[in-house]
Amino acid sequence: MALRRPMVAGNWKMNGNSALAQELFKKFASKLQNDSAEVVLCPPSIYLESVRQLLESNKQTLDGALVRMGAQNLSQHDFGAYTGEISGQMLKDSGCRYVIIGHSERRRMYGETSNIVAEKFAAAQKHGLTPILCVGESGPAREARRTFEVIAEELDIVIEKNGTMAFDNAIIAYEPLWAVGTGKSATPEQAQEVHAFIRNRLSEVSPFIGENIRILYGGSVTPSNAADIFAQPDVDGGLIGGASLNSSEFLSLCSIAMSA
Ligand SMILES: O=C[C@H](O)COP(=O)(O)O
Repeated sequence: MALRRPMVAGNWKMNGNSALAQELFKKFASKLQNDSAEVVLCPPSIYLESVRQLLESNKQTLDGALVRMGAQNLSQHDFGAYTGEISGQMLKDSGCRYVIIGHSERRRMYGETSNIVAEKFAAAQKHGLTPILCVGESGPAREARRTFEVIAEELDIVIEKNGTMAFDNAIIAYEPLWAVGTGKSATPEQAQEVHAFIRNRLSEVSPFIGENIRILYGGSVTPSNAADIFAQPDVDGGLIGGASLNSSEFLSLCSIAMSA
C-alpha cells in the first residue's frame, strides 16, 4: 500500500488579500502542528509575495507543519510578448512549489484547450513546479454517462504529450464542474468511483505512478462533508475553493485531512 500524504490546497481564485494570508498563518501557528498532511495556499499572483514572506517569517512557528505555496495558472511560454502572462520560471522565483493547471474556469472562460493544458503541464515541470492538473465532467456529460470518457480524454492528452512518467511529479484534482461553487458536492461514492478510475488508468501504464499519485477532490468541499470524502481510499485530500477563504473552515479541513 502506497503512503500518500493527504493534501489540502486552497484555491482562492480571484478573492482574498494579504489580511487573509496573515489570518491563516496566525491560525496555522497554533493549530497545524504536524506533517501528516500538506497544506498549499494558491492566492492570486499579486499576493504570492505576501504569502512567501509569511512562510519565511513563520518558519519557526510552523515547526513540523508542511505549508507550501502554489499559483493558479501559468503561461505555456517561457518568456516574450505575452502581456499579462506569468511564466513558470517567474512563479518558481516567487517561491511557488505548485501550480494549478487546467482548472475548469480557465478551460471554460479563457479558452484553454486540452492541448494548451498539456503544454502548461510541461512548462510547469520544466521550471521545477509540480502541476495540480484539474479534470472533471460537466453536469450534462454526467447525465449522459460520459464521465469516464471525458476524464480519460482530458488525461490522455496530457499523457500523450508528456508521457505517463511525468505524473511522477504531479497531482491530479478531480473537480466535477457541476460541483464547483454550487454547494452540491459529489457524494463520497461518486468521488471514489472517479478517483479509482483515474488511478487505474495511470496504473495500466505504470503501477508505480498509479499507486503513488495523489488525487484530490474539488467541488463544494466543506467541513461538514470533507471527512466522508477524504476517507475514501482513492481520495488524497481536496482542492478547496469557497471554504479556503474562511480561515476557520480551512483550518478544519486541514485537521480533517490530517486525521483521514
Ligand atoms: O479549485 C477549487 C474548486 O474549483 C472548488 O471550488 P469550491 O470549493 O468553491 O466549489
